[in-house]
Amino acid sequence: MIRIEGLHHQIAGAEVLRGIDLTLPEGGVTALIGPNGAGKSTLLSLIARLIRVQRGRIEIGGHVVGQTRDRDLARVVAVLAQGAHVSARLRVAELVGFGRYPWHLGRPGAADHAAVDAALERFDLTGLRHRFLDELSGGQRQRAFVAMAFAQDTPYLLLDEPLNNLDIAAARDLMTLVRGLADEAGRTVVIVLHDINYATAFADRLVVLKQGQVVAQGAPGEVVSAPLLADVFGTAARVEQIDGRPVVLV
Ligand SMILES: Nc1ncnc2c1ncn2[C@@H]1O[C@H](COP(=O)(O)OP(=O)(O)OP(=O)(O)O)[C@@H](O)[C@H]1O
Repeated sequence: MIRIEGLHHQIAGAEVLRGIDLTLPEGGVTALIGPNGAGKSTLLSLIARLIRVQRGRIEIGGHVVGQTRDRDLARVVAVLAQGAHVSARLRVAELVGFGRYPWHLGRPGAADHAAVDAALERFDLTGLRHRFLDELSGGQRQRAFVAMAFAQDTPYLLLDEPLNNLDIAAARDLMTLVRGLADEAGRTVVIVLHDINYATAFADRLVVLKQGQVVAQGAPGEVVSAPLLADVFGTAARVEQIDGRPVVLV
């Protein structure tokens, strides 16, 4: 479970998060949605202890962020930050191998190699394991980054907009794999998504942020509506029900 209480955050004097209280149950996929600048990445970065908690409390899997050693938290939560960059002259298997660091602390053993092989297999990267990252398509590269986070073997996975720049096939493939992480591998996934239709199609629950506050949360069918889009995004998009779920017509 992720439990967030009274979370406030300021950047350069501006209040970016304004009193977040949020409980996310174990398992499943939760999508954070909301307009640009709403605070989604900041919230994810705070949960992932990439930035320091200023005010409030975050607990993840029973560990309080800020009071737990980094190396212990690294076995609980893996994060793929927005626009993650590493050296292009890195091979796929080496990148995925980075995910094992919290377990082997620099001395990988047989279990780590097996975990890397399993991650490559799950993300359909086995045949590409010796390729350099700059020899991959955007979709393959994103799969490699998510595979690295998966290889970290943590119960919680935080992914910040992994669909950026992906075409429809690559985006659907990646979201299907992410869905599998929850359904088959039992991981709890929190993912920032800009495309609401991907969020409603693949997430179990949505958390909607606007100006640093949670303004709605629940199952996609309970949350996504034309009035919500008008209020949160300031746009008059239509919402239709197709196959029992809301679809935003753009
Ligand atoms: N390093 C920074 N310096 C100054 N302001 C920042 C910094 N990082 C974030 N902000 C501001 O904090 C607010 C929240 O940003 P954040 O990236 O968390 O929003 P977001 O919902 O993830 O947005 P997006 O959808 O555009 O990625 C924005 O107003 C942003 O300009």
